[in-house]
Amino acid sequence: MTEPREPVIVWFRQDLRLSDNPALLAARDSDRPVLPVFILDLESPGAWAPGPASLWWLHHSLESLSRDLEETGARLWLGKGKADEIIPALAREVQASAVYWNRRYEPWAIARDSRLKSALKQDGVEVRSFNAGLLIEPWDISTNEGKPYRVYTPFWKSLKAKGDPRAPGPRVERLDFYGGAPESDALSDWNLLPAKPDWAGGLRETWTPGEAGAHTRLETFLDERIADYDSARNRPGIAGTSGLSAHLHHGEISPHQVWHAVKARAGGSLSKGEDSFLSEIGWREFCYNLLYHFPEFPEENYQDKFDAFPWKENEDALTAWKKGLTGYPIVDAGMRQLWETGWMHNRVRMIAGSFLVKDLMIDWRRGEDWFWHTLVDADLANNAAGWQWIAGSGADAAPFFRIFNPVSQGEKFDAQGRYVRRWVPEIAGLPDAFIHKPWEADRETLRKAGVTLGKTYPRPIVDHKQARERALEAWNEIKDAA
Ligand SMILES: Cc1cc2nc3c(=O)[nH]c(=O)nc-3n(C[C@H](O)[C@H](O)[C@H](O)COP(=O)(O)OP(=O)(O)OC[C@H]3O[C@@H](n4cnc5c(N)ncnc54)[C@H](O)[C@@H]3O)c2cc1C
Repeated sequence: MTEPREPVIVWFRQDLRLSDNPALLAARDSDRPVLPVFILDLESPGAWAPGPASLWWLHHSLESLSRDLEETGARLWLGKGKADEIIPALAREVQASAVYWNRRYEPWAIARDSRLKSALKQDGVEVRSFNAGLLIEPWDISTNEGKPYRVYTPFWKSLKAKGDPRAPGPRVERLDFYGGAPESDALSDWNLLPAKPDWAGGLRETWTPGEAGAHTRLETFLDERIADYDSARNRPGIAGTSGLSAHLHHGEISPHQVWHAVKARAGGSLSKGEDSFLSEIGWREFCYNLLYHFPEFPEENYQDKFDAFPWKENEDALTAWKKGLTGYPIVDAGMRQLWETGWMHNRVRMIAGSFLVKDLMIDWRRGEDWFWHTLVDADLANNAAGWQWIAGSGADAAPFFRIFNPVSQGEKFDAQGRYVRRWVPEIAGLPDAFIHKPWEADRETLRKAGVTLGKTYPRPIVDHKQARERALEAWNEIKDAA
């Protein structure tokens, strides 16, 4: 008679893939049966539980992961609730000898995982965690003084000086599946998809969540776009970027896979486009580095002097911003792209973010919150760093007094108005000269374009010049504080 073999639980989290998945590989190689598990834990993150757009993505990503696991001979076990309660209970029930997972870096996740680790160890269960999501662990990179980096350029130089990150691991093709787990939840019972109303049509049209979708995106980007990335990445009217952010966030592809795919195509030295693209992957690393070392970053100004900034409460203006009805076409286009597709071009995130924080003087955390709910790539590290960068309150942030002008930004980066016409169709008939400033068009031009300001499209909700002065006055009040 063969001995019953105690399984290894592989706890999937933000690593929803079968290739280059260190925890899964270690379990496969452990010579024990494997039980793959995902827990929908909406309690542990508190205010940072994933928003509706992220949950839409998660549903499809889990469907894809389940299908892929079935091809290896395994089934994904689903449970809902506090992971630090469910995992130990499950481990006891199946008499697991080990639980493996890949690390996360959000403060709430670190706290939960260390609680869980102690509980499992007390039960005599082996626990191993791995790095699957970052090129470098935040504790493995520091300045010459042994301090965390606060400025991107030296951080990136130092990361590159360490040489290529590890090569991606292979795809797991077969698993010795442990079939004795209690009944799993059904994914459909979690109701992660919107029903009434179903607002996800634009998301479905735009994205293919899952590991296969991630690799198709990367291949298409490398084949068609990376050569021009350095210049095209700032033009929202063309598909000039990779669109990989949500895939990276959910761990359907690893930065190691991206890095080595770029390097393999490049051969010897990197082109401008390749170099520039990898440096954006470097920004992602930098943001995680900040989040790890400054865990209050998503909620608190990194620079304390911003605590005294006189933010305005203005719900009407906030609503106009969210709905893409500010009267500034590039801002409105971005906010509508976000609502429709769950994604916004990086250049426009900066313009729309600046408009909220500086023109409307609304606290950056209100913008962070809206992005958190609406982005399919909503990511605690990148979102917080993006907003603090915009607000000027962050580490290595844009200085507050550099205030984006939404008209000249539009004219520079969307010169032919392609982006604005796509997302703000009610002004599409305006000539290029007015597409970023409809209020300057004469009556006849507006009439020909079918635009009635204040009716078919709003007048600007603030005058940028005055708003800029008001913001600078507020900045002058706090700028000399320690
Ligand atoms: C206010 C604001 C909020 C943001 N919120 C998020 C967020 O919640 N999640 C998120 O992934 N990114 C966020 N970003 C960063 C950036 O806008 C997106 O990563 C990028 O637009 C995603 O598109 P892409 O995959 O085509 O990027 P690409 O240009 O193809 O870049 C490749 C990858 O590099 C990383 N990256 C690129 N730019 C940045 C950046 N500035 N900071 C950190 N990582 C970067 C992303 O993982 C991205 O997928 C935010 C930026 C701003 C200004």
